[in-house]
Amino acid sequence: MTATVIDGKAFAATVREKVAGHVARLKEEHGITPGLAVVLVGEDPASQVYVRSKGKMTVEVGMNSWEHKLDADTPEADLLALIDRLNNDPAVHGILVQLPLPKHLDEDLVINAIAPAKDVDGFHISNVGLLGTGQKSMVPCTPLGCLMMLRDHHGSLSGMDAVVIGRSNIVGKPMAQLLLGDSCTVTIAHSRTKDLAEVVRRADIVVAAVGRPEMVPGDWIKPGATVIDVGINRIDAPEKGEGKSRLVGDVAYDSCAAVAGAITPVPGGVGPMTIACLLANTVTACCRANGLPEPEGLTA
Ligand SMILES: Nc1nc(=O)c2c([nH]1)NC[C@@H]1CN(c3ccc(C(=O)N[C@@H](CCC(=O)O)C(=O)O)cc3)C=[N+]21
Repeated sequence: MTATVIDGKAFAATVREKVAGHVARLKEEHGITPGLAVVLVGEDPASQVYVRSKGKMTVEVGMNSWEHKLDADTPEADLLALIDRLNNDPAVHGILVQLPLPKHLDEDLVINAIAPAKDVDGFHISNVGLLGTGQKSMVPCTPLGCLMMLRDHHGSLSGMDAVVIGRSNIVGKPMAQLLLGDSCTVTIAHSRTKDLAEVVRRADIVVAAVGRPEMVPGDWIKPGATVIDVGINRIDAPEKGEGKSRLVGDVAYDSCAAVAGAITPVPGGVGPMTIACLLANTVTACCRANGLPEPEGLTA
């Protein structure tokens, strides 16, 4: 069997089109322009690339975009003061503080200083608790993007066996909650899981989110299973020339694609959906802030 490739790049473009439609309607009918503020502390080159790309796409769908760039040695109090200002600015509907933060800053403290209703990453403890109890929340972008692709491919996920590899607060745990919400039987596997291969072999849905290049080989995959690869790992690619690198996922793509029913590529899979869902969450936050109905097709 050769897997269907789930084209996250194309799917993300359709999500952004939907977002742009909602933004246009908010402007025309209500005179409201959704706005996203992104805060970047320090000069991590990869983070700078993501932040630029987020800003560009935010503007493309017609929303307001603000980038706040702070020095790497910014005191915590200054960052908290900025967040407080953004929390109280009615033009700002979404706030994203780019992670990871420099070591001297307490990530939990900073994230929990964001007003939950503006927490478009869905990392605030209130949103985590709301998601875990099945209440309306802001849902983390990467798991939301994965869920959208899975629902699109399968229709209903009810009763499917799902294995999430990775237990991070950003991907693994919220992904498990969303799959449970869609009535999957969910296993969360991680570095201490005994006989990971056997656990993964039971799965109809495998979500790999560990950050280890190509760690899931094809012979772990049940024939016909759907494989969602969240990993984005840059590895050396001497075959492309000296000093060159390339992106690979957490699954060994070729061997997994040979047995899976469907698979997301890296790049062009989960990554673009993450940014599209950030824009979707910003529209959702804007609608909620204004007492307007939720945008259809953009929420969990
Ligand atoms: N508060 C916070 N929220 C985040 O959502 C967040 C963050 N911090 N810190 C960094 C990570 C990383 N991240 C990515 C988003 C899109 C791509 C993406 O679109 N990747 C392209 C390829 C990009 C390339 O070519 O380098 C793809 O997979 O096709 C990647 C990575 C969001 N993050």
